Amino acid sequence: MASEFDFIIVGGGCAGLVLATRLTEDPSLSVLVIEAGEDLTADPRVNVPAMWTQLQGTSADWSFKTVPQKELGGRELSLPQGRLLGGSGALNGMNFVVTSKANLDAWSELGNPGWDWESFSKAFNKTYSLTTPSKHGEKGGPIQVTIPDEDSKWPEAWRDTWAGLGFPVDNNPMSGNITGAVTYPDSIDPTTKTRSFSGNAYLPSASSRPNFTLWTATLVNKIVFDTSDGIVATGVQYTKDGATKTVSARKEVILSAGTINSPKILELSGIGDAALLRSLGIDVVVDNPHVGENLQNHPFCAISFETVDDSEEGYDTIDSLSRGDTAALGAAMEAYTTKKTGPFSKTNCNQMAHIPVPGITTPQVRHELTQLLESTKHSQVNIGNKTAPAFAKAHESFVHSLLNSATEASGYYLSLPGWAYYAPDGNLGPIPAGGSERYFTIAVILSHPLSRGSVHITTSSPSDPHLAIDPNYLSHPLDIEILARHAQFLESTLATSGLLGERLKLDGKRSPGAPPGPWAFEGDLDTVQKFLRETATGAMHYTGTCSMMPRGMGGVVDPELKVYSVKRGLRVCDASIMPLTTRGNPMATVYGIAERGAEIIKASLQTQVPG
Ligand SMILES: Cc1cc2nc3c(=O)[nH]c(=O)nc-3n(C[C@H](O)[C@H](O)[C@H](O)COP(=O)(O)OP(=O)(O)OC[C@H]3O[C@@H](n4cnc5c(N)ncnc54)[C@H](O)[C@@H]3O)c2cc1C
Repeated sequence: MASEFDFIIVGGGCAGLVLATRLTEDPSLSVLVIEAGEDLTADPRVNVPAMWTQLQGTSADWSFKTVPQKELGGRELSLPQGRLLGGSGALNGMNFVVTSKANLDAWSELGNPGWDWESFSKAFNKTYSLTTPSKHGEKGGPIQVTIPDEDSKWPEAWRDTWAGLGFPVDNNPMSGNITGAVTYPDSIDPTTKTRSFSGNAYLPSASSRPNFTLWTATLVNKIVFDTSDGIVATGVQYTKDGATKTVSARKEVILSAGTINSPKILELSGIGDAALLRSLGIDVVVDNPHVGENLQNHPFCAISFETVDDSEEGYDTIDSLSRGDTAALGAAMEAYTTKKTGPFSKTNCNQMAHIPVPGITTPQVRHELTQLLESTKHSQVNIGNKTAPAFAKAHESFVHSLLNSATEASGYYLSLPGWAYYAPDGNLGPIPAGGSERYFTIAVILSHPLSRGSVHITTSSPSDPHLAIDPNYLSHPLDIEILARHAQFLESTLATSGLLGERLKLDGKRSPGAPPGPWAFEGDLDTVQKFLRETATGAMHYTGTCSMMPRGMGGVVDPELKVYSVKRGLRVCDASIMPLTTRGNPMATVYGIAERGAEIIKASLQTQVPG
């Protein structure tokens, strides 16, 4: 086993394998990827879209848990993260969702030149090839993304309803400007109808090159530094098969271990809040209290509605499959294996909508919003006591600008023709046994939360799974107010309008805890807020713990992704560097970050003095 490489990438996930593929394009560079999990790229639980939830809770999942969430009735929520080749991209829900232009431009305005929408898009466009029902393989990047053929009437009902409510429904999913309904692609190969992710789309190119090395089932414990002339990262310490060793990096160590594990590795290596590190007996290399802070995630609520029980063709749901009905499973399997069609071949969840504050164009809601923004202005309560005032101000001003806009979204709506119930611990609960009803689920996600949390180590042991993960959901008073308005709109307006209103049973069964009738939320935001505190959970969209922004604002990395105060040899490149979370699901943006990161690293090699 070689003990020295030019680059060591920690984490073979979404970002790590993109970086490795791009860096090994230069045959003069040797690249090692160290991945804690196994290679399951041939496993059907990774590949068959309908099996995407099957790896959660297994050894391929870090299976984290949050600390009790004060604003959610003290609930602790499960927090899956992929521990396998391809990372969370190998077990995620495959929604390939592009973030907004406003979101990226706000990253740049924080003090990150080169990370505006225009520059980012150039890198992002290298990541994917888009296939739609009418066009094959547009663009040409390795990740195959597919808008599936529509084989039911639900997508039409979704669009019809939003159109009736006055929203555009023909949005281009790859554009950064979307208001209204949108059909997103799945990260699924259009030919094989299997998951397309960094583990099978990028990795094969890297693996075919002699300058690429991959170690799986190997845990990186910490980064090794030489501090004799400034702080220089020289390699990593790792454990494999019970033996702990060191491997050297001639040029750089790049952390791509994800939003939870990248700050963990930094802290274990002595980069973090000096007081915390000393209390755990860790030598301080860089005192930066912002490591592990600014954890952002989207809170959401989902309501499953029973559908009308006529048998009109085209309104079938996936509920018989969820109930394990043998005939339905057989037919779905047959369609998948012989024709690569049917419910096993797609996410069934790609009809979405990006919606501004409901009623924003009416004088009354404008007035209420103005008052709300004023009364919650500068709310620093419970939103991370280490947040730098300059960042708190910039974050608030960004979110306020979106909330005040009639075209920028604050709520992100997802739909699924079938039951989807998130239990109080955040895990998907089973469909009620015994019945034969069909359901349609609508979820709403708060796109731009102001609540910020943190993730920190609690011991100095790299193998200790107990981290203090606190997303601090709904701790900013504005978040619950805005999410409640969207949940109210979902329940009282969306679900009762247009073709959806015709298909959903007004007095039918609902998810546990959901209000018993279509108008239960009307005019009563307190009831909605109570419902959210009891039932809301977090999406799996963790970002921000090694934020890219000026050091004085709370940055951990600079715009070249270099860790502050480290003279040479250490960058972070993954979802953790996002200073402001994405408008929707983050995977597509993470792939873009990795392509942009690779460009930056390659450019820096041109200017490096040899030796
Ligand atoms: C259940 C679930 C569903 C999701 N659904 C969607 C979706 O539908 N659409 C979407 O856009 N996003 C979704 N996401 C989020 C998305 O998958 C992540 O944002 C994305 O994968 C983050 O990429 P990353 O490179 O930062 O981290 P990851 O892809 O998680 O990669 C990090 C890698 O580092 C490895 N690693 C960590 N620590 C160490 C260590 N000490 N030593 C060695 N290796 C280490 C991990 O094992 C992992 O393989 C979902 C996430 C989950 C968990």
